[in-house]
Amino acid sequence: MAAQPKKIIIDTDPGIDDAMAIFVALRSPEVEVIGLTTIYGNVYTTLATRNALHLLEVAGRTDIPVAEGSHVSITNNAKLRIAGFVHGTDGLGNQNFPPPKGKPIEQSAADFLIEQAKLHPGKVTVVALGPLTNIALAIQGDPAFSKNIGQIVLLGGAFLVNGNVNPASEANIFGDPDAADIVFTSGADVVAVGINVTHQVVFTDADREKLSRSDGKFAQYLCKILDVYFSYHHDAYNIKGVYLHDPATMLAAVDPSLMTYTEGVVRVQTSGITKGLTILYNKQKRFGEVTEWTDKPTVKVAVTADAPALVELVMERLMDS
Ligand SMILES: O=c1[nH]cnc2c1ncn2[C@@H]1O[C@H](CO)[C@@H](O)[C@H]1O
Repeated sequence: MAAQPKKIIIDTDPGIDDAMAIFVALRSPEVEVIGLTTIYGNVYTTLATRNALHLLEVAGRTDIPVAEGSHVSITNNAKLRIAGFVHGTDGLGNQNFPPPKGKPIEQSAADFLIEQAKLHPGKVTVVALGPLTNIALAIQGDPAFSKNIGQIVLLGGAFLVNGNVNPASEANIFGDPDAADIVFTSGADVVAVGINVTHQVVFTDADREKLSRSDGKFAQYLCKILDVYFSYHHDAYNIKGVYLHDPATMLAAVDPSLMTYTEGVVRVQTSGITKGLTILYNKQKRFGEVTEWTDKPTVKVAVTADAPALVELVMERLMDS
C-alpha cells in the first residue's frame, strides 16, 4: 500500500522562488499541502498573503487555507529588510496581477501552526521559506509545539560560507535572528538547508528555455515572472541562471535522500556586525568550559545536495500540465 502523503504547511514570503516551491509541492504526490502561512522577507507580510492567495488561485487550489503571519520581528521590530530588488516590488516579477478573490482565514499563522501540530501530532512538516518569526511565535505560544510538530525543514543560514545579505548573514536568518535562534534551540526536529547548499542548485538559462516550451500552466506562469529573478542573479552573482533556494528546500522535505546532512548545535548571532551569522558546533571538541552551545539540542544541517537530480525534479514537476 502506498504511504500516506506527508502533511506540510508552507511558511512563505512569495517571492519568485517561493512560487516555484509552492507549485513543486502542489505537483508532488508525496506531500499534501494543508496550509500556507505568510511572513515578510521578499515582500511585506500583507503582500505575502495576497501573493499566497493569488498563487493558489493560479493553481486552482483555493481549498488550501492561508493564515497571515507576523508583521514584525519576534522582538517587535517593525524595521524590516525587504528584498524587493530580488523579486520585483510586487514579489512576483512586477507583473501587477489582479488582486486575489480569496481571503486569509481568521486565525494567525502561529495559531494555525499550533492547532495543526496538535491535531496531527508528529505528522506535520513545516517547510519554512522566509524569516522564522511565525515558527518562533508558535514555539513560544505552546510549550508542546516543538514536540507536536513532526519536522521543521527551513531555508536559512550560510554554514561556513559567506551570506547573501552581507558576508556574515543569509537573508532569512538576518530577517529575524532572534526567532531563528529560538527555532534552532527549541528541541524540535529541525533540518536547515543553507545557501552553502542551495547555491549549488542552479536553474540555468537553458533550463528556463526548456521550461518555456512546456504548455503546462505552472511553466507558462513562471516564465512570465522569472525575468526579474534572472536579472538580479546576473547582476549580483554574474551567473546565467538562478539559485533554486526554495524549491531545493521543498524537495528536501519531499525526499530527504536528495541531500546529505550533518548534525550539531546551531546558535545565531543576534546583534553587531555579524548579526544573522549561523554557527554550527559539530561536537568534535569537548570544550573545557560551558559555552552557549553546551546542552542545547542538535539539529540537522544539509551539507551536500544532488543538484542535477534536484533541478531535474523541479523541471519535471513544473512542466507537468
Ligand atoms: O541577495 C539577496 N538578498 C536578499 N535576499 C535574497 C538574496 N538572494 C536571494 N534572496 C532571497 O532570500 C532567500 C535565500 O537567502 C531566498 O528566498 C531568496 O529569494
